[in-house]
Amino acid sequence: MSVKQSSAPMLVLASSSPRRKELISLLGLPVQISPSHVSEDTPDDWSPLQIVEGLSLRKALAVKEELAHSFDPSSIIVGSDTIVVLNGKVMGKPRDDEDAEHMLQQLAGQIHEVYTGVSCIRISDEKTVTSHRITKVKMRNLSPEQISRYVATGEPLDKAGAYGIQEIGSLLVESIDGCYFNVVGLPVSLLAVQLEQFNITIP
Ligand SMILES: Cc1cn([C@H]2C[C@H](O)[C@@H](COP(=O)(O)OP(=O)(O)OP(=O)(O)O)O2)c(=O)[nH]c1=O
Repeated sequence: MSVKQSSAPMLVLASSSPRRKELISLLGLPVQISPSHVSEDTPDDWSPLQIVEGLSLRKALAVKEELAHSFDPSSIIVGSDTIVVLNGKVMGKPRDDEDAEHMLQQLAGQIHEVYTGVSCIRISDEKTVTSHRITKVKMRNLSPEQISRYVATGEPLDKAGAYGIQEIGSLLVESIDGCYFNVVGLPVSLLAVQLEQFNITIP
């Protein structure tokens, strides 16, 4: 893939998510991974939009503050955060299997929204761009036994809303309206639009 820049800047992905690592590679830019270790606690009165934008920024800022000196100043740090929202109720990653079952019982047969926030910070001048995307997901009706069997796969524990659309969780999803990659945790076309603000055009 060609990128309209003489030397492509490095992207620093502030994430421990293997899905985000795989998705960011689609941009064809050099990438380094540098997980952030921030609290994901947010004030009770934050909206879903404030949560995902605020946490994506918190993740990117934490890496900038800790490690900016280790990267070329032209590098851009990318942070991201994903939540599931059912009728205004926010679901992050489940605490344990019981919590996962509870989340899936609520989501089964319903339409929910997946919000992902993405923040980019350029190290040299701290130019920052933050935005988010929303995808609607309709989940199938599921029996308690189906939910228990899915939770027993271990797949839900590191995923918002206790399912992974890109894995066995694909079998739980009836339809989606919006960006698939947003559900998986990194809306790559939104990131490409954000990078245009740093004069990086892809493709
Ligand atoms: C709904 C859904 C979420 N997810 C994942 C995306 C995110 O990785 C995760 C939500 O947790 P996040 O806190 O957004 O991310 P993370 O803890 O995995 O990684 P990091 O903070 O280090 O970047 O849920 C899926 O993989 N598939 C899905 O279908």
